[in-house]
Amino acid sequence: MQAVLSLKKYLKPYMPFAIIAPLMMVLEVAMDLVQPTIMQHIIDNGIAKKDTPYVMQMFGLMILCAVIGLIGGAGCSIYASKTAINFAADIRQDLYETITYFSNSNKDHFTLGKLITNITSDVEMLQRALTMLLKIFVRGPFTFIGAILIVFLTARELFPILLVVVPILALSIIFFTKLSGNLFLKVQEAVDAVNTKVQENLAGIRVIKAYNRKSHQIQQFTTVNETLMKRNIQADQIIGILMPLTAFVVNMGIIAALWLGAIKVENSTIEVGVILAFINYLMMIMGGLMSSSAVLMQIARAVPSANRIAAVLGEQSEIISAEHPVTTPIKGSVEFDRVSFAYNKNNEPVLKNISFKAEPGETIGIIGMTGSGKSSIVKLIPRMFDADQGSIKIDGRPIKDYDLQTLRGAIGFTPQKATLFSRTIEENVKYGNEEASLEELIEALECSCALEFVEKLELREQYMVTQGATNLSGGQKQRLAMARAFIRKPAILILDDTTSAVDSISEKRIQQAIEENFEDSTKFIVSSKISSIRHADKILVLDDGVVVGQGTHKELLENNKPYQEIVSTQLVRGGTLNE
Ligand SMILES: Nc1ncnc2c1ncn2[C@@H]1O[C@H](COP(=O)(O)OP(=O)(O)OP(=O)(O)O)[C@@H](O)[C@H]1O
Repeated sequence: MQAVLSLKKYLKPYMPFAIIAPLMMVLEVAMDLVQPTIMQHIIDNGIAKKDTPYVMQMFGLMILCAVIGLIGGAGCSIYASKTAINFAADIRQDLYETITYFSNSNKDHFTLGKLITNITSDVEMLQRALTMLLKIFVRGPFTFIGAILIVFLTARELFPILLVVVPILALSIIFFTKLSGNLFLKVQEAVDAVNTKVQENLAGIRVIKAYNRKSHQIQQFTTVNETLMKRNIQADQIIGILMPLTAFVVNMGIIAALWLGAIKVENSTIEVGVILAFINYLMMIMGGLMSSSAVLMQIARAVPSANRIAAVLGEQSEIISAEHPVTTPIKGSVEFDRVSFAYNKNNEPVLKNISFKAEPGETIGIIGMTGSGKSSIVKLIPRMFDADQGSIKIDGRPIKDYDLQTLRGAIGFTPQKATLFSRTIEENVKYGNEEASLEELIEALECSCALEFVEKLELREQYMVTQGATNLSGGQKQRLAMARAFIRKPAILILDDTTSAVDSISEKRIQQAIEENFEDSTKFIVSSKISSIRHADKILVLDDGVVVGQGTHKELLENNKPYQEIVSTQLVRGGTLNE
């Protein structure tokens, strides 16, 4: 419940609408409630006494009430929708922004599928619940109480029937609402499972085809789909039983009213119009109870969604900017002093006691076996994660003294997996620097050896990259991702295994271009290939999160066993060491 309450701040700007909507609904319900009484008067005082002017007068009143009711109902719908749609849009926006500012460790707390469901169906669920709450929640209880009150005041002879019918109706509705609430929760979980499966299968469609696992995946999907179907049927059946059951109870009430009414009419203690009005009010009472239960059911379904939304919105970013940040521009010296880091604080650190220093303009090569911690080291520089122990300094100042935007603005980071957006090549590269000119764009493309293939495309820089960049090769993607970092002309350039899919001739040209164009930048080159880092001013050799060697290629070749081993395996494989 705490979670639901934490979302009420999103309702605040729309509070006037949220108040007007139920008020308009009160108007509609009030008009609905007077209709059977008017009808009763028409029958008993107009038709029975053949008083045509009175009947006409009452008809006029009925039409007036109907029009006022119509205005109330329409107004309620408009304001309720306005409130709920704006409320949902604000939450969606906030969720998106929160997720965008998530640190990597924040992201690790949620799966991608869950975050997408959060922004789409969870918000939709809240919107629907709020609309119903504003539209029907007032209607249900107000109709219910109003109708009982009117029967008590105007048809007391028939009131005992309500004393039997209403508790039976209320109890059966409460019972079924509770039951279906639990079932709908299970339906929601099954929908989540279907969504996750679809996402997983679509993302991995190529692997599925390559490994001929289509029937296996279809089988898995069938299982989750069948679970969803079964749960939906169960939930629907409950609703299906509730409807005829309540109708049966109401019908029994009507029969009782007619029977009791007939006796009373014979004794002249009641008039026919009163019986008809009573039947109408009985139907209203049933409608009021049913609509209240529908709202309660919708709210019960929206609570888990609200909890999930509140969990994402309440996720505290662990990586925040300094309150009084350093304002001097970053030159690029980077120093690690006994740095240790673990992704999961309960597990062993993936980086242990790392120390090194990089001066502005230097190139640092990082090499080691798969999983030795190479990427983890460079991820600490733009503060994608914060170190647990030790210190990282930039230009002699602790990294946490910088404003995050300043820090990251000074870094050109190309991650291991080249991520491109479904935009033009120009937009993708300029993502690194929106202010860059066309010359700078060409320069960056040339530097990453991307220009040679971009020039061959019909639309050149305006070529549209498809979703997931499926219309580009692995090497082309890596080149564009590097161009994005180059166009920044950053003080610190980080290339995390960015040439794994680039041919060796192009790689050499890229290395040369980096040396020429980024002379003053501090460069971090992560690779498992000796050829990519051998010219570095300093090479860090990593093994299981520990720096086991540090020096130039020549020095390490002379005195570092792990490095010698890497070199020898790559020589054996016919590597490109002796160019
Ligand atoms: N987001 C993460 N959450 C938990 N553990 C992680 C995460 N990223 C990496 N690791 C773990 O940290 C260790 C070091 O990973 P890292 O990516 O730094 O290695 P690497 O040397 O760059 O490997 P590779 O050459 O395969 O890219 C590995 O054991 C890996 O499983």
